[in-house]
Amino acid sequence: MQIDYYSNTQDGHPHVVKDGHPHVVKDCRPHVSTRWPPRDGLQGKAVVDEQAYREGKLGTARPAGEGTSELINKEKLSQGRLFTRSFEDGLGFEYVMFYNDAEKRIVCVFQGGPHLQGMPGFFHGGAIATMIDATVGMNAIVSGGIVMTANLNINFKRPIPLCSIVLINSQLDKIEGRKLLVSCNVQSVDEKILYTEATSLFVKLNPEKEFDIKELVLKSAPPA
Ligand SMILES: CCCCCCCCCCCCCC(=O)SCCNC(=O)CCNC(=O)[C@H](O)C(C)(C)COP(=O)(O)OP(=O)(O)OC[C@H]1O[C@@H](n2cnc3c(N)ncnc32)[C@H](O)[C@@H]1OP(=O)(O)O
Repeated sequence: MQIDYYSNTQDGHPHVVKDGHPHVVKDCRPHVSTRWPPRDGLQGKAVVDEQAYREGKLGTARPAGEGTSELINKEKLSQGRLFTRSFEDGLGFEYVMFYNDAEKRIVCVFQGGPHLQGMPGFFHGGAIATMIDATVGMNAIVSGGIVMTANLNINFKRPIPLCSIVLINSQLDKIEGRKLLVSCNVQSVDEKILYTEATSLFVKLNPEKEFDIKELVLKSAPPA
């Protein structure tokens, strides 16, 4: 995709302009809200036990009612934010994604802010990995439903200058049962520089284990 230019609109989010028009295949950014989980849930499918989440029971090492951890966790969980949307405007992750349903691919236009610095003048590799995970993850979610990253392999080929705009081109390669294989590359806007390549495996959450996430959170919480 050839981008003419990129702009920040009044809502502070990036938009791509091509041929003088905002270029939108389908903006698949349902997570513009910084609240997590989103109020309306994930297209009607619950990822976590929302009631338990609201009651602050997720993340507690003990059943609610035992000790003070319940209150602390309630407060902390109410501050939950989507990582990539938790920076002040312009300082962290600024991006928009365009989803092509027929081709099962996503183009993400990403401009990281100065707070994503690693080596002076360049993006931190973890920030790049985060945006890659968010993009291939969204590709897997819109293609297959509720999934989690099982594996992510990244080849960092060139450092990415801080605050530059890059394209993340993601493609669903294969679905094998519950497994979705998604690959992507990160390129300069003129597509002349290949910065990064990645492959990933996403696994659809087993419907028989619908509270897997809750169990995982409970197990991984530090002792109260
Ligand atoms: C719409 C609003 C959206 C808002 C949200 C926006 C978010 C933006 C997007 C952000 C996105 C961010 C997303 C994030 O950051 S997600 C956060 C990072 N990921 C995790 O924390 C996941 C932790 N892992 C797990 O929970 C489990 O292991 C999962 C759920 C992944 C699988 O456990 P489960 O018990 O369900 O499955 P299974 O063990 O029966 O395995 C099933 C099959 O998979 C194969 N397998 C499994 N693991 C691996 C592996 N590592 N390499 C190769 N293969 C692997 C396995 O061999 C088997 O294959 P087969 O024998 O059937 O052939």
